[in-house]
Amino acid sequence: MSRLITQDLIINVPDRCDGTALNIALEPGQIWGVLGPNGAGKTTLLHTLAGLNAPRSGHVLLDDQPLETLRRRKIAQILGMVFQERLDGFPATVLETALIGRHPYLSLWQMEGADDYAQAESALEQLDVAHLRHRLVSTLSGGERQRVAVATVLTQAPGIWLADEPTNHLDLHHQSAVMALMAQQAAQGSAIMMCLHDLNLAARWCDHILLLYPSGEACWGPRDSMLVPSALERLYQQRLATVEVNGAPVFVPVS
Ligand SMILES: Nc1ncnc2c1ncn2[C@@H]1O[C@H](COP(=O)(O)OP(=O)(O)OP(=O)(O)O)[C@@H](O)[C@H]1O
Repeated sequence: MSRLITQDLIINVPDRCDGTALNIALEPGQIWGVLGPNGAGKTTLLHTLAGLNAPRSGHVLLDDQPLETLRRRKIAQILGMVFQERLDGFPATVLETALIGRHPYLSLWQMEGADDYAQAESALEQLDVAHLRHRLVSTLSGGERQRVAVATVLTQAPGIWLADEPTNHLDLHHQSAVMALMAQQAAQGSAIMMCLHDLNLAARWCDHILLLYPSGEACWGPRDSMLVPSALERLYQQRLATVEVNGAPVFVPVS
C-alpha cells in the first residue's frame, strides 16, 4: 500500500499566479476526484504528482520519499498514470501494449514471462478488450483505446493510480465498468486520484474531491462537503439544478 503527499505544492501553470498551496494526503483506499473547468490545471497537477512536470514550489512525497530523489523505475513500480492523450509512437498490438505495464518489474533485456502474460491477459479481460489482443492499437476506436490504456495500468498493478479523465470516449456501460474497477482497486488498498468532467461520476464514485479554479485557488475535502451547488456553480460559471437519484445528488446544467 502506498500514499502520496503534497507539501505546500504549487503547480507550474504558465502565466498564472501561485494560488493555493496544495497540502493533500492521498491515502490507500481513497478515491479522489479532481474537478475544474478547462485549463484549470488538472492535467498539470497529475503530471506534477507523477514527476513528469516540475512543481513551481513545494514537494511531492511518495511513501514519504521526495519524488525527485526516486528513480523512474521505482516510481513506476508504485504509481501508474492513465494519460488523457496518447501518441502511438510505434505500431504495437493490444497485448504488447498491455505488457508495457510489466516493464517496471523487468530488467533491461528480460523478456516477459508466463506470469506477466497472465496479468496482461487478465487485465484485457477485465476491460473487455481481450478479443482485440492481436489488433494494432492504431486501428482501435477511441473507447477501445481508452480501455486498453486502463488495462495497461491495471497490468502495472500500481499502489497509486493517477487517471486523467479515465472515462474519456467511453459509452455509459464502460464508464460504469471503469469506475467500478477503480472502486475495486481502492477496496484492495490502492489510492486513486482522477480528473473528471462528469460531476455525477464524481458524486457517485469519489470519496474526496479537489476543486481547482482557473485562478489557481483550490479547496479539497470529503465529497459531501465539496459537492455544494453554490461552489460548483462558481467553479464552472454555470447554473446547476440538483436532483437526487438513489440517495446521491445528480447535477444538471440549467440556463
Ligand atoms: N507548455 C505550455 N505552455 C503554455 N501553457 C501551457 C503549457 N501547458 C499547459 N499550459 C496551460 O496551462 C493551463 C492548464 O492546462 P491543463 O492541461 O493542466 O488544464 P486542464 O485543467 O487539464 O484542462 P482540460 O480540462 O481542458 O483538460 C492551460 O491554460 C494550458 O493552456
